Amino acid sequence: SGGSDLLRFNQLESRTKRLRFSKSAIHDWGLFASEPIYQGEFVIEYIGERIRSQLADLREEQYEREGIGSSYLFRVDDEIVIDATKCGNVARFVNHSCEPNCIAKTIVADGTKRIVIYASHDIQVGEEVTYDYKFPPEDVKIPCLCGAVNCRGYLN
Ligand SMILES: Nc1ncnc2c1ncn2[C@@H]1O[C@H](CN(CC[C@H](N)C(=O)O)CC2CN(CCC(c3ccccc3)c3ccccc3)C2)[C@@H](O)[C@H]1O
Repeated sequence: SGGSDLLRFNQLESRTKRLRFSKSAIHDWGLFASEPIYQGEFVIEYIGERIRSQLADLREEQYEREGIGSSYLFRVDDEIVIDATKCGNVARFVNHSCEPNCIAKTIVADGTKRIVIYASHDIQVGEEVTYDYKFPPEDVKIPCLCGAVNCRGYLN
């Protein structure tokens, strides 16, 4: 019903007000906590255009050609990919860490699979929100700049 959706949206809005994007020591832009976030709490949903896997592959090539480099594509499962390049929220700015303070989970809500980022540790004000991208290994390696003690060295 309208009422509960509005309440949910406001809760979501107030939650996202406790996040801000800023320059990151890891890479370019990152997402930071502007209020304390506690272990287990919902942080943000990865919002964007839901597209099929085949279309995502085409867009990936297009973004590569346009020099956009790694894109804001987040694979949900074999069929669905979320593309936050043209429309999305600040979740697109979350960087990878080998010692992250969040985890990205796939949940089903309103009959659709969604990517939700939860805090796996307490997060202090000013701390960068990160999760493990869990990229599959590839031949062309991307050096990881997370700076964690146990950094794996590469994103993929
Ligand atoms: N631990 C790490 N170690 C090393 N590298 C890391 C780590 N974590 C994340 N990264 C890097 O961040 C990527 C993930 N990224 C997370 C956020 C990112 N920090 C950012 O600042 O956007 C989202 C993608 C970055 N891309 C930017 C496109 C942007 C653009 C294109 C050209 C020039 C400037 C900017 C663009 C802008 C408008 C429209 C379309 C594209 C999307 C990874 O694929 C990796 O390259």
